[in-house]
Amino acid sequence: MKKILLCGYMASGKTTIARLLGKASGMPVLDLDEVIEKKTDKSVSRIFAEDGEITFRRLEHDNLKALLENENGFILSLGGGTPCYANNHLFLQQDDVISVYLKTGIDELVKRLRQQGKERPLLEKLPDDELHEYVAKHLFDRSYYYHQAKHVVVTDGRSPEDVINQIMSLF
Ligand SMILES: Nc1ncnc2c1ncn2[C@@H]1O[C@H](COP(=O)(O)OP(=O)(O)OP(=O)(O)O)[C@@H](O)[C@H]1O
Ligand SMILES: O=C(O)C1=C[C@@H](O)[C@@H](O)[C@H](O)C1
Ligand SMILES: [Mg+2]
Repeated sequence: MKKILLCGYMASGKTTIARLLGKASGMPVLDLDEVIEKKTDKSVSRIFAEDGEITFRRLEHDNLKALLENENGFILSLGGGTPCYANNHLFLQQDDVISVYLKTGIDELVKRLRQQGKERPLLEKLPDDELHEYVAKHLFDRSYYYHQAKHVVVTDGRSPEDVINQIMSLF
């Protein structure tokens, strides 16, 4: 059974697309941030604040590894940084994995991040006028890891339905 991993920057659409793919395919949907929150009974923001980012990155790696070893047939939205730490990008290349990078441009990401205003530990202390520059640099740093996914699907200027139809054609 397939293991579908969705990666991409914060607000690229991982959670939205995973849920829609789950509805369309009937496969179970998991979100790595939520898996970690349930396991630790803490929000991601609290883990960052109380235990530090390194503890979060270790939890991220261990939980992803365990899911890939023990579960079968799922759609998993990764955290925004997951492929960029602890050699997690190698999981994207595993034989039993269909990995997709939801590629979204800087302007569109900044627009969605401003609209959503969700709790995001990496962005919370950032003044709004520095957001564009931060995302541009961060995406540049992370791009290598996101591109280790087997498939790249652009989301800019497209509806979520359009994006899921393209992903469904991959499996
Ligand atoms: N083509 C598209 N594909 C996916 N999302 C889209 C698209 N167009 C617009 N959106 C919007 O972009 C937002 C993406 O947010 P979502 O929470 O799914 O991203 P995420 O990658 O899971 O971010 P996070 O870092 O918070 O986990 C949603 O509000 C969604 O409606
Ligand atoms: O981009 C990131 O590094 C993060 C994205 C979120 O999904 C969370 O995993 C956490 O806030 C870190
Ligand atoms: Mg998400």
